[in-house]
Amino acid sequence: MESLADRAYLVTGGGTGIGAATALHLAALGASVTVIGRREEPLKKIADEVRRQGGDALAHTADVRDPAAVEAAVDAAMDRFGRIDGLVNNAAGNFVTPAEKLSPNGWRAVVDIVLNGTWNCTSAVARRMIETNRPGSIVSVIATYAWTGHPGTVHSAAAKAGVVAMTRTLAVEWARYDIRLNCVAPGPTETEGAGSALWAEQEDRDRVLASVPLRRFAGAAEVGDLIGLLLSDRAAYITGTTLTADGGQSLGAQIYGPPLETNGASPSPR
Ligand SMILES: CCC/C=C/C(=O)SCCNC(=O)CCNC(=O)[C@H](O)C(C)(C)COP(=O)([O-])OP(=O)([O-])OC[C@H]1O[C@@H](n2cnc3c(N)ncnc32)[C@H](O)[C@@H]1OP(=O)([O-])[O-]
Ligand SMILES: NC(=O)C1=CN([C@@H]2O[C@H](COP(=O)(O)OP(=O)(O)OC[C@H]3O[C@@H](n4cnc5c(N)ncnc54)[C@H](OP(=O)(O)O)[C@@H]3O)[C@@H](O)[C@H]2O)C=CC1
Repeated sequence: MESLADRAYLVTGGGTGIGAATALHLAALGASVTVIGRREEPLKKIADEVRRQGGDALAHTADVRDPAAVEAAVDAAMDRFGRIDGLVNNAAGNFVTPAEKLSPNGWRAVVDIVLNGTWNCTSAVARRMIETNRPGSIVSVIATYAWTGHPGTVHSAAAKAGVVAMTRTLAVEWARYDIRLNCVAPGPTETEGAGSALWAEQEDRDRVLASVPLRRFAGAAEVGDLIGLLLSDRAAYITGTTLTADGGQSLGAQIYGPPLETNGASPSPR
């Protein structure tokens, strides 16, 4: 595992789920982290946990939809740590609804958080990297339905696809500044946010699990580990890509023939 000592990262939505696991992972590798979100309490909890483990963290409230609030958060991170080496665009909003019932405001809420929020944070952080003449790495968390689409989440799927296009565009445009941009596409990952938005009932969980060839949810920590890999110098030649970690879900389930026999192996939890 590569040390990230002396590095400083920002993680949006860093108070819960995948964002919190990522912040803790980066801190465990020696990095300083600024966690950003709307609610102060979960952010403080993660920052306190980082400090308890001997690291340094800043909790800063901001709604990623608000460019001025994002600027203030990035300034606070620069003031505190003197540098920014990377950003994790993890904040998201989601709910399942038939597209024909989605209100203009429901569409706007999700697209604003996922697409505009990612742009607000990406542009604010990249400008600091360019001004201070430092290389950087930006990782955005998307979902595989960015390319497959998914009924019931038209707002999120469209916004995540926009994030992929943004990532590919900027990977080429900002390569001259040595700023790398990549995406991670996790499959169903055990978090409170996704659990309540997408698989609240046992039958929903069962249906989700049946769609994953590896037959388990991802752990937030294993997704955080992959985000850490893309941020680190081990990925120094990787830019403009999406790393998919979905247990095979986006490849599709068996359709033809009777169900294949298993040998009774059960998934190992992460
Ligand atoms: C593989 C899976 C991939 C997983 C991906 C993930 O992202 S998991 C991560 C999951 N984590 C999270 O999602 C965590 C963060 N999530 C959130 O903050 C909220 O869920 C949010 C996205 C609605 C934004 O909140 P906000 O305070 O900015 O907005 P607000 O409350 O004011 O609502 C705005 C509009 O949306 C409407 N609306 C809302 N719900 C529903 C619904 N179920 N049905 C229909 N409509 C709904 C609401 O009625 C209103 O429209 P209206 O009535 O004015 O026309
Ligand atoms: N869990 C899963 O199965 C999958 C998740 N993903 C992606 O992973 C990422 C993390 O999801 P997950 O950890 O599951 O979900 P969570 O709901 O736990 O995380 C979402 C985080 O985003 C923050 N957030 C939401 N809206 C805003 C906003 N407007 N401004 C700032 N922060 C905001 C929330 O904090 P607060 O409410 O305090 O602002 C929360 O900490 C998301 O991008 C999601 O789309 C992708 C595929 C699968």
